[in-house]
This record gives sequence, structure tokens and C-alpha cells, in this order.
Amino acid sequence: MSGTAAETSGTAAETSAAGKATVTAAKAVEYRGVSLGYQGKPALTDVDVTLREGQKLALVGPNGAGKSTLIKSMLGLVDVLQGSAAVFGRDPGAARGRAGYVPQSGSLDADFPISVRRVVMMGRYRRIGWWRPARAVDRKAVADALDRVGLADRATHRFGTLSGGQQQRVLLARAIAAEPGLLLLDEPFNGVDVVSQEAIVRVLRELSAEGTALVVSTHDLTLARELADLVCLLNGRQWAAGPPDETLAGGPLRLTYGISG
Ligand SMILES: Nc1ncnc2c1ncn2[C@@H]1O[C@H](COP(=O)(O)OP(=O)(O)OP(=O)(O)O)[C@@H](O)[C@H]1O
Repeated sequence: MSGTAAETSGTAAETSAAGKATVTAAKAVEYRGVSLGYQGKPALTDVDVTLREGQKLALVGPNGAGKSTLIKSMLGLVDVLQGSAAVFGRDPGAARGRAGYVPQSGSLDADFPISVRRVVMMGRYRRIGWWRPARAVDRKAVADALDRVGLADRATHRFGTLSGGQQQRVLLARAIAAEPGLLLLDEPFNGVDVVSQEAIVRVLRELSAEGTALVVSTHDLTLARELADLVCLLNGRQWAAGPPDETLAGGPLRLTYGISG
């Protein structure tokens, strides 16, 4: 597909009636002709997408497609080699305070003796400052976030004793406690049981309805279709971007995965 096709897809992503967000909602993410890479070598090219507050974007593609690279770039952690990348109208690194990140569960050492509540409190550190004690407002934000993911009764448990799905929900609560305008989730459904998956999907829908912009990388096409307002198909480059019924219809998906016929 040509660069023009990617541009056309990008425009569709912005102007389609996808999602609840109207074209008047602020732009959380605006990428135009972006190439991203490491040590000057491109890993993902032709990214052209606009995500507005309240919209949910799914990043879909095979292993090594560039999904994590795109997510990390929105935190300012990957070099922009070409094009323009903005998060809330600023350089992605400069907007990091407004972006929350949920890593895959397993990224936090499960043997580390820390309570669930302390993990979620980490989400408040940017607001509190590392050296200051938590205030009542911080404790309430932590309790609310845990309640939201359905784990209020686990606050005093050791993080490592929870199941993988519960740990993922705790990491989501940690990000929510930071009250981000843009929430980035890297494969949040990997190895997660159905109860946790449903809890995560419910919370993401609620956050979106409240105006949070969401970016979720996933291998699960059914979930992408159910959850997302917009889908970016990635495999070394952006192959398409737009509403799920256009991007996940067949043709663009086959191209992305290199399936002929
Ligand atoms: N720190 C790094 N330094 C150099 N190359 C990297 C680095 N991180 C990722 N890459 C390369 O960038 C490309 C995209 O990787 P990325 O992890 O973004 O893919 P992904 O779609 O998230 O894959 P997966 O589904 O397996 O997690 C790959 O070729 C990978 O080897």
C-alpha cells in the first residue's frame, strides 16, 4: 500500500463517526507520516493516526509488528525518525505526565514483598513526590482505583500472591490512580482469565465514556472489534487505520499479516 493510502486511512480515522468522541474533542494523539526506530534504524514507518479524547484505539499486528514501539513512542521513549508526532499537542516526552502506561503483567517482580495498595500508590508518586507522605486525596484515589477494578478486598494482599489476571488489574488500577488523559496498555489481555478480561474491558469502556483516550495493543481480533473505535493495522509499517468494520474486514488484515488470496 502506498503512503497515500496510509494518509487516506488516517483521514478516515479522524473523520469517521467512530466512537463517542466528536471531532470537537481534543486530540490526544496526532501522528503524521511518522517513522520510529532504534539507533537510527526504522522499526515502524508510515504511522498516520489521530486519536481524540474518549476514543479507543486498538493496535493490531503480528509479533514484532511495532505495537510496543508505537506505544512507547507516545511516552517519548522511542526516537521519531521522520514525520510529526504529538501527544496533547506537544512532544510525546513532554506530555508524559498526562499519559499512563499499563505494562504486561509479569513486568513487576512477583517475589518482591509489596502490597497491592502500595503498587497502586506508585501511580500517585508523580503527584505526591517520592519524598512526601501520601495525603488523604491520594489514599482515596488508590481505594477508588482498586474498587474500580474489583479488587478492593485485596488491598492488603501481597502483589505476588495474586493471579496473573488480578495482577494485570492492579497494574491498571495503578495507572488509573494517576488520572491520565491518555492510557496506553500493552497486551493487557495476554494470559488473563475471562473474569479479569471482562473487568478490564468494563473499566476501559467507563474510562473512555469519561473522556480518557485509550491505546490498546492486542492479538485478539474479536476483542479489538468489540472494544475499539479505531484500529491501526501494523507490520513494520501502518497498513491501515480506521473503524474496525473497515480495517478488520479481511483485505487490509490479510495484507498486514502477509496472507495472500
Ligand atoms: N530496544 C530495541 N532496540 C532495537 N530494536 C528494537 C527494540 N525494541 C524493539 N525493537 C525492534 O522493533 C521491532 C518492533 O518490535 P515491537 O516490540 O514494537 O513489536 P510488537 O508488535 O510489540 O511485538 P510483540 O507482539 O511480539 O510484543 C522489532 O523488529 C524489534 O526487534
